[in-house]
Amino acid sequence: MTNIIEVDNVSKQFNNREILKDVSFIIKEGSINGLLGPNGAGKTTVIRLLNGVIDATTGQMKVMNFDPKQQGDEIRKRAGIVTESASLYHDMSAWDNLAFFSKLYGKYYSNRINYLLQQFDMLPYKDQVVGSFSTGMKKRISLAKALLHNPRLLFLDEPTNGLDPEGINEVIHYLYKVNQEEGVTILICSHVLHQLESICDSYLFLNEGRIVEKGAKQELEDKYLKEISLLVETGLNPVNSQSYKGYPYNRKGSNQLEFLLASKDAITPLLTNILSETWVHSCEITNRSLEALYFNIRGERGDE
Ligand SMILES: Nc1ncnc2c1ncn2[C@@H]1O[C@H](COP(=O)(O)OP(=O)(O)OP(=O)(O)O)[C@@H](O)[C@H]1O
Repeated sequence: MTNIIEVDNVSKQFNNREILKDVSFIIKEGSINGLLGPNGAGKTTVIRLLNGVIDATTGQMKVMNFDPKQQGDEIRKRAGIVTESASLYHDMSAWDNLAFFSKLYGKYYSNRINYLLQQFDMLPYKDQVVGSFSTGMKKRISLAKALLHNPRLLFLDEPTNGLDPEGINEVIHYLYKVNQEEGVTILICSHVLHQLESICDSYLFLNEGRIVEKGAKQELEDKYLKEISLLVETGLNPVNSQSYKGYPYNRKGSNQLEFLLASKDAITPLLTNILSETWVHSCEITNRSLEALYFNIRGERGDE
């Protein structure tokens, strides 16, 4: 896979305040990437730099082999962006909005509009005014708008803000579909980590303007998950209140025990032991989520 984005030692100052410091990362073509960090970390600033909307104070960037400083227009021709505000005309229909923006981009193809409306399950609503849509439906039209010109790269700034859990799942599903069917590389900024877990190939963690960690989930798990918390719903009632056959545990409820294990390899022998004595209805690793990893990363670096 080739690098579609290369960022090398980029810093950005606003009014002598350093907002981004020595930021370096690469993004592979065709991948889905999460740029994660708390409010004010600098995520939107990274996207604005990559699109050539603002210039880096120092450092080098290449986006689709173009330099955002000199060739922002070339990048914007080949990239789509979905920001928090939908930027749609509420008194115009879904179809008219998409037709208007595609003419504005100089790329009006009714087939493309039709295809995108179909992809996002919005074809039945094409003649309804956008103002009558739910937040989730507006988000789908914003996605279609960002993809009108067949971009190679899609930037999304907090795409799930304001959506209910069902709406969030929908957006995640449609983003995955776009990536799979059109091969679009995706960079998603978010401060809500668990929503991205099912689709991201790779993560960048930004905190106070610095990349504090990056990598694929497996790499991050290998690095940070030193202990497994296993929540077991079971009828087991160990005599010892702190450990069962050498496995330390905490009681979480009348039928719930949380075991602390050195690695996943300990799960099978533990469950075999329990099952030889009593029932087990469920078991779940509770500290392998992205959220848990994120707090491990922040905690380990003393950022909390
Ligand atoms: N044009 C600007 N002039 C001065 N300061 C700015 C400008 N743009 C951003 N900042 C500051 O840069 C910091 C990072 O902002 P940015 O919007 O990139 O963060 P973010 O991670 O996207 O946050 P959020 O999750 O709240 O959107 C903030 O402290 C913000 O006030």
